[in-house]
Amino acid sequence: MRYEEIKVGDSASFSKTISESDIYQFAGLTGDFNPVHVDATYAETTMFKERIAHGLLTGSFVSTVLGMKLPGSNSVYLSQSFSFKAPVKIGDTVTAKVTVLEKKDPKRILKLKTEVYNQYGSVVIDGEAMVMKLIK
Ligand SMILES: C[C@@H](O)CC(=O)SCCNC(=O)CCNC(=O)[C@H](O)C(C)(C)COP(=O)(O)OP(=O)(O)OC[C@H]1O[C@@H](n2cnc3c(N)ncnc32)[C@H](O)[C@@H]1OP(=O)(O)O
Repeated sequence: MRYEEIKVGDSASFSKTISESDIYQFAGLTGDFNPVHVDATYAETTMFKERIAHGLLTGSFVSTVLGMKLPGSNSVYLSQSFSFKAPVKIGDTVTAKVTVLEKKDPKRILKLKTEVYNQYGSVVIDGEAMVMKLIK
């Protein structure tokens, strides 16, 4: 999508069902083996009662939308805020949604609302991103 074609209010999304394998692969990739993610016996003793996904695993689907859909290829992250509102558990289906809040010409910078919902429509992450489109 060309920068000029993008309008305030445009949105795009990406959905993914979180598997046990996704959580273990993310732990292996990042080295974050926090027991709340990978130790079912420990996780039962927490307020969540079962293992939960890493916050940044769930948040990574915002990057998927930004890089693949809106603003799409040739975009680079400038900043991202995340507020983790509710846990994501194995088998949950999350949807990352990105909405254009503001365009800052002429540097082709976009301010975007970034939210992730679960299958019940509850927000699990909210935040904002600033992204620059490298090519017109
Ligand atoms: C580092 C990694 O290995 C770990 C992870 O990735 S964990 C995965 C990502 N995180 C989560 O999945 C947690 C999601 N959030 C929740 O489940 C809930 O927010 C909560 C259970 C942690 C808290 O919910 P609740 O008990 O309802 O919270 P309260 O509204 O009563 O607030 C308690 C105090 O915490 C403050 N707070 C709550 N949420 C946030 C937030 N997102 N950011 C900043 N602060 C938050 C809240 O203000 C309360 O503080 P206060 O001083 O008592 O007012």
